[in-house]
Formats: sequence, C-alpha cells, structure tokens
Amino acid sequence: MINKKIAFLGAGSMAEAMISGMAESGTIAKENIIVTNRSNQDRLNSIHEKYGVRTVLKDELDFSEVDQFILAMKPKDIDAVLADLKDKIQPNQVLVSVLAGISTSYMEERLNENQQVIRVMPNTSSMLRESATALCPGKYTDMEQVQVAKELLRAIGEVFVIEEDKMDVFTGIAGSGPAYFYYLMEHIEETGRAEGMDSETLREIGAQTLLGAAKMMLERDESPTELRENVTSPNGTTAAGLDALNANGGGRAISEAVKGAASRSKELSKEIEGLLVGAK
Ligand SMILES: NC(=O)C1=CN([C@@H]2O[C@H](COP(=O)(O)OP(=O)(O)OC[C@H]3O[C@@H](n4cnc5c(N)ncnc54)[C@H](O)[C@@H]3O)[C@@H](O)[C@H]2O)C=CC1
Ligand SMILES: O=C(O)[C@@H]1CCC=N1
Repeated sequence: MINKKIAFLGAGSMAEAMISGMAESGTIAKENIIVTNRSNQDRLNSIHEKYGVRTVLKDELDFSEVDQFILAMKPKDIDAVLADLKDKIQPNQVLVSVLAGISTSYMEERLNENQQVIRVMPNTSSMLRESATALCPGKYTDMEQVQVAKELLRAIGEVFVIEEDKMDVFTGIAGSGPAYFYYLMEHIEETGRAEGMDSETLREIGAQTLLGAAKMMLERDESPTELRENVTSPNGTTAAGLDALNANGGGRAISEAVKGAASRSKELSKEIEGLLVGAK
C-alpha cells in the first residue's frame, strides 16, 4: 500500500472514475484520498458516500498534508488553478495533471522554479481499473515521485511511460478511445434492434465480442491482421462484412477519429496559450 496523501482538484467524471478505481484497489487508503471542488458540496457528499474518501471544498484543503495533487478540471481552468497553486505548493509536492493538451512545460513556466509536475492521460475505464494510462514527467520531477505516481495509476489499469511528444496521439487513441468503441456498439445495437433483437441481449453479445477480441490481442502472439484473417473464411460472412466496412470508409474513419482527437489535443494547448485566434 502507498503511504502518501493525494488530493484531487476537480471532482468531475474523470476524477470520479479514478477515485472509484483507486478506492477499490487497496493501493492507497481511502482516508489518504482527498477530493475537492470549487463549490458543489452536494457532489462532494455524493463522492464521499459512494467511495468513502475524504472530501472538502478547495478553499478548506490543508495543502501541507498532501504529497501529490491531481488536477482534474477542464483545460480552460488551468491558468486560474496554477495562479492559485503557485504560492501554496511546496518543492517536495508534485502536481499531476490529467488535462488534455496541457504540457508539462506550460505548467512549469507558471509555477515556482523547478516545480515537480507529471502529465497523465487516463481514460474513464479507470472506474473498473482497466484504464490505459500514459504518464510523462516534467523536467524537475524526481524519479521516486514518478514511481509513486506510476504505482498509484497502476491501481486504475495499465500505465505507459511515454515521451511527451506522443501525448497527443495517445490521447487520440486511449483517452478518447473508449468513446469510439461505445460508438461502434451503439451502431451494432441499433442494427441488431432493427432485426428484432432486444437491447439488453445485444449489449451482452456486443460487449462479450469486444472483450474476447481485446483478450485475444493481449494474450495471443498474432497481430491484429493475423487475428482478423483467422476470422475471415474465403467468400464467407466476415469477408462480406469487411468488404462493406471498406466500401464505406471504415478504416479511414477510424484513422481520422484518432487524428482528429490528437489534433484537438494539440489545438487545446494552442488555445490555452492564446496562440489561436478565437480562443475560448
Ligand atoms: N472524461 C474523460 O474521459 C477524460 C478527461 N480527461 C481530462 O480530465 C479533465 C476533467 O474532465 P471531466 O471530468 O470530463 O470534466 P468535468 O467538467 O466533469 O469536471 C471538472 C470538475 O473540475 C471542477 N473545477 C473547476 N475548476 C476547479 C478548481 N479551480 N478547483 C477545483 N475544482 C475545479 C469543476 O467544478 C468540475 O467538477 C479534463 O481536463 C479532461 O481533459 C482526461 C482523460 C479522459
Ligand atoms: O474529450 C476530452 O477532451 C477528454 C480528454 C480525453 C477524453 N476526454
């Protein structure tokens, strides 16, 4: 068990997914997880009741007791948060950000010299401890603190330490990725319903198919291409399905989804840095 205290700044859906996974994992004691937001006490009460973690409004947080802060607000709120944190956070404390598009250097430049920061990209499967999470440390972050963050994040799934210049594409693949699979399922369910099947059964069938394919990719040595070929009998049903996918731009649509999300991640950084006209 990790004997550190962490504080979430922001208690929205991503924070809740992480809190839920961490609270269940036994990696960190629930009383060492503190959750804050600006003003929504009802939301904090609900998180406390569901997960047994400590909750306080942000202005009531005792900063001195926290080892790692986890920033989990929207990217547009980052400047206000960093300005507020600058003189409160101590050199031995670490700022871990899950914000899409916010670079480690952006945070470092707005905090005191040599501040330890870590950029992370989880996904909402954190809730079931099945996230694919990326991590990259800033320039001044101790390896020991990186290890602590890694161990904590392992409580919510698999952790990949990557170069920061890969963070945008990682966001496009894994941060946003669950949404693509849900979208796929929405269409599968819709098609099955049109053929008279009920939604509940379809959900189970679709999810089990996805889970089986995911496990095949993780546990077998074959590449996705080989696995696909094994399903595809000559002149059979899969070949017909794949032909329809190709004819309708299925492969291209998937690539474009990843590229679109990655490019939005880049764009978010520019908007925040005020380099883009019409920034919000
Ligand atoms: N939702 C997702 O699947 C993922 C989200 N992220 C990142 O997580 C962040 C949060 O996203 P969501 O949870 O979806 O947003 P959300 O809107 O559900 O939650 C944001 C929360 O932050 C709070 N907040 C804003 N300013 C604050 C401050 N100064 N101090 C404390 N709390 C503050 C808001 O009241 C709100 O509760 C975003 O930056 C996003 O890029 C990263 C990976 C996946
Ligand atoms: O949609 C977003 O911007 C966030 C970041 C990755 C997933 N959700």
